[in-house]
Amino acid sequence: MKAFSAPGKALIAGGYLVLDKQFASYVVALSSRMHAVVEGAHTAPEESNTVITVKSPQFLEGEWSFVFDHSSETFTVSEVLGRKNPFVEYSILTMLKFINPQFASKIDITIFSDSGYHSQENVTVKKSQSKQFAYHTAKITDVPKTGLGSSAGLVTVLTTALYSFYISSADVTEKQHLESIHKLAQVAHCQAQGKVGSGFDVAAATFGSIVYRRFDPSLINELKSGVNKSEDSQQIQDLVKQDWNIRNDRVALPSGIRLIMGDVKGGSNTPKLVQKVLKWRAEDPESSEIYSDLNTNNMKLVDSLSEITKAEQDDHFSYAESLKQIGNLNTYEILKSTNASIKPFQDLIKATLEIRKNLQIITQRSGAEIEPPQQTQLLDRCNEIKGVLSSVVPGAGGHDAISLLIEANALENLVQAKKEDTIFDKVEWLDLTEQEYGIIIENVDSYKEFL
Ligand SMILES: Nc1ncnc2c1ncn2[C@@H]1O[C@H](COP(=O)(O)OP(=O)(O)OP(=O)(O)O)[C@@H](O)[C@H]1O
Ligand SMILES: C[C@@](O)(CCOP(=O)(O)O)CC(=O)O
Repeated sequence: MKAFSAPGKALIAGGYLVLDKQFASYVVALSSRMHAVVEGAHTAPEESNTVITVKSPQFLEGEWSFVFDHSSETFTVSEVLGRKNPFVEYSILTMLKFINPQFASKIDITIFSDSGYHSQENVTVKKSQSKQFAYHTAKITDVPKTGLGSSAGLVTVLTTALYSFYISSADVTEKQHLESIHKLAQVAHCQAQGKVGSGFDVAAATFGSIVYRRFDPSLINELKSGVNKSEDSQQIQDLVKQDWNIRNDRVALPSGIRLIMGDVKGGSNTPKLVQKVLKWRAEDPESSEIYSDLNTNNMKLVDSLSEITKAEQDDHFSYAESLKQIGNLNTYEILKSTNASIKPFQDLIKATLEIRKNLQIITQRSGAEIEPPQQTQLLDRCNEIKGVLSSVVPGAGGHDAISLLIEANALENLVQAKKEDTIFDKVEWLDLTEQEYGIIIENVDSYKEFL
């Protein structure tokens, strides 16, 4: 038995631009993780079916069982309980094609999902010493999502579990294996979704917090069903060997800086927002200039974070002093300061404000509510709180969530602000922190009470 987990994400810079492979984005992996516990064995030589059962016990009817008949001429699986879960199905199918197993196996995988992914109404929480999971009374398709990328987390961790079963000697946290798992999970996720997105969510689930630049969509779009199994398998193996030329530079927030997510209990339809933005992008002659300015400031934000990290490495003492100062000032006051040591923090703030200005322009021109006026008001108000460095609408924006970078001790100021100002009535500060790593190997024992 082995166990793994993969994190959720927030795209704090690069929404929409990340769809285009000339632009990079900044993705933070979050502490809400998807977990998989896997156990399996090869079955008797006369057995011709591989049976892979995936249980997700926190949800009603959360069990899917797929049978792969080795004697069949194509890679097809049938679900025997009469249920659908395309993300589970394509994770299995992609791995079967990649491995082209010659022996039948029985594999049992149990999925556990941390509470950040789903709305926590009507749940019963079960706890062990080191883990806790929320049990819902509805099916996975009926529980409202929060936007952390549950399907990407699921596909990534399921792919990892299957990969480690079939290639049992692999240390899945090694670069070469992580890269293979990433490609297999991207293929499965795109095929299950029926579209090739930017893939930043699968990349963060695999690699953790990164500066990400996407792969060429044609890599996945050009996959075709071959005439036989060996052709299908060869195609996936070749694809995994190929260099996808993505950017996945590992990043971590500077010490003393925390990411805070605020759920605004709204909800937005990402595909509709994307549709409106792409239409505007194609029609407005000034859209290239706006994208270019947005990109310049996204990269300034990335640079300012590295500058802040460097400042800490250069001189711990004066860094601690700068942190203390910014913890006592709000965004606007930090901008006014003449103290040279806080310049990288000022650069971060300036870049964020420019990013927001461009997102507001796109909102007005495209009609896609990326940073609608209610969110502008809320973000501006956040910037008045001491210790807040930047506040943005992450990802596709809209009415899903806000994300803030703050001086780590300023969380209490946010909690206090929520008590004092009704603008924060709809905001819930979430208990999430940044995660440096994507896929990690977990201790199996910590799940035993839940199995
Ligand atoms: N814990 C889980 N167990 C089983 N299947 C899951 C689980 N979490 C997610 N899924 C699968 O992923 C689907 C949700 O994926 P969908 O693409 O609709 O949302 P998403 O983009 O991942 O959402 P969000 O980014 O808002 O978290 C579910 O319907 C289910 O098929
Ligand atoms: C708009 C887009 O760039 C970001 C969507 O982010 P999210 O699903 O809102 O976290 C789309 C994408 O990259 O898939």
